[in-house]
Amino acid sequence: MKISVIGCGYLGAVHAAGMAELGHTVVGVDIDAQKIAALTSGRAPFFEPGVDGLLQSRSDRLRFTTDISEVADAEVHFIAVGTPQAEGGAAADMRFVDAAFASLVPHLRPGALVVGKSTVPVGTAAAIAPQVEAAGASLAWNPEFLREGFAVADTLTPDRLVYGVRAGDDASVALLDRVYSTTLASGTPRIVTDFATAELVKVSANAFLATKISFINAMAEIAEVTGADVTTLADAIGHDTRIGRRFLNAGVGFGGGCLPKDIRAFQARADELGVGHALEFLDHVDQINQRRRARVVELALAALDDQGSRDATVAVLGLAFKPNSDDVRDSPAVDVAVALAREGVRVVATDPQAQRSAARKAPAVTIAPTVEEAINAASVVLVLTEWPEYRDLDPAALAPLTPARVVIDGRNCLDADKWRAAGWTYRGLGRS
Ligand SMILES: NC(=O)C1=CN([C@@H]2O[C@H](COP(=O)(O)OP(=O)(O)OC[C@H]3O[C@@H](n4cnc5c(N)ncnc54)[C@H](O)[C@@H]3O)[C@@H](O)[C@H]2O)C=CC1
Ligand SMILES: O=C(O)[C@H]1O[C@H](OP(=O)(O)OP(=O)(O)OC[C@H]2O[C@@H](n3ccc(=O)[nH]c3=O)[C@H](O)[C@@H]2O)[C@H](O)[C@@H](O)[C@@H]1O
Repeated sequence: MKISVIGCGYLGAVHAAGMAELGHTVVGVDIDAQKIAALTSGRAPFFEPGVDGLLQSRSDRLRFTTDISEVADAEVHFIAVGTPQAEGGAAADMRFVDAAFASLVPHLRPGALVVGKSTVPVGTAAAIAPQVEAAGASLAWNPEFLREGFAVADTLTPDRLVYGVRAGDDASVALLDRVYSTTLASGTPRIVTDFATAELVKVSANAFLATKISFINAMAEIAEVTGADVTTLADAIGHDTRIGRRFLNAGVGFGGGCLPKDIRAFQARADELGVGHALEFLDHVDQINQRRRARVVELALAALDDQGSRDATVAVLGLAFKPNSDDVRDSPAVDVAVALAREGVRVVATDPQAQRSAARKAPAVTIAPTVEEAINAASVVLVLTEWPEYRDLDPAALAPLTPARVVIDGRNCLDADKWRAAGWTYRGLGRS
């Protein structure tokens, strides 16, 4: 099948490559000429394991362009443009979605299917459908659940597929089934529903995940004043299969281009719909999350005060919002580093992949190419992204680099006993 993907960022580029891997002929469109040039040369403009391999191995049926008219012969068009938090507000900024539809509609051929993938406020598809239908085409909403760092696997073998369509629009369902025939053949569950439910499935899934993380971080706050250990608590409650252990890792909290902005946009939309009270709890979820960042800053400053001076260096290991990504959008690590720099502390940070993106975002932070250079002579070491290489650090080998030997484990990812045995003062979050 001929497919187009409009918007080739973290989601769209992986989706385009994934669709080519599933056997389709794909054209990816973006307004950013630099991204298109990188993708055309077989390189994703961001770090995501496995994507470059797909871009290169499927180049025979995958191309990228800035010219929207090149999508005209596609049967199915995916919309994957950004829906960031609007500046100065909580709602989603829908300008990119509106512009993408406006540029696509004149090129639609009758019978084509436009499929929204972007995460949008409930009600968006119903509002947009008439302009698509006026061109003799149909609209479906097929939200995406991929995780950065696992984007390729999540695209090729998702946990589920959700199709939001007009009541009785069997033709669109059949087209989507053809798009995902390989995925469906491997037994992936598929839910066919209306536009509103499909849109809500996406934001409620992210709201649930954010709530789960903030729940355990709230327990961490309690653990901190009671001497309890939140990690043991998470293990213990996680054994209950109704609760589950996943997404119960307490630490500096959630960040990224999705969970934070999605819970805020969801609340803003509920307000518009006159049911803001239903999602008031998400405000607390957000506040708990923000408090964890402030807590790490507080712990770092307290550790400096213990050593008698704030005229010192803090080393930050990890800048990406999660491992296996170079994404620093709303990254807790970057936020903490910037907050410390604002307090007059010299912050030297490193990350295996996010050094460049973080340097652009946080010029007040000095970027070091290696862990050793970041830690050298630092009074406090913060671990803020649980990269495997940081989990596996040898505390004994690092100890001579820093006379103070204080480590604050913002992701509870280090082996506390091993660090203490090597002479470090270890401090986790929510751990005695
Ligand atoms: N990043 C992720 O892991 C996931 C993202 N999503 C959702 O997918 C959407 C996209 O997110 P990301 O890929 O992370 O954003 P992104 O910012 O990385 O990519 C968006 C892309 O759209 C392009 N664009 C903007 N206007 C355009 C237009 N009129 N025509 C063509 N291209 C245009 C931008 O240049 C950019 O490359 C958002 O709604 C997000 O919430 C959903 C699931 C996972
Ligand atoms: O809508 C989206 O864009 C995506 O948002 C999240 O995916 P992602 O942002 O890639 O990353 P997650 O693995 O969800 O992690 C989000 C944040 O929560 C943090 N986290 C995660 C798990 C945990 O136990 N504790 C915790 O603090 C991570 O460090 C990270 O900062 C969802 O997991 C995806 O299903 C969704 O498609």
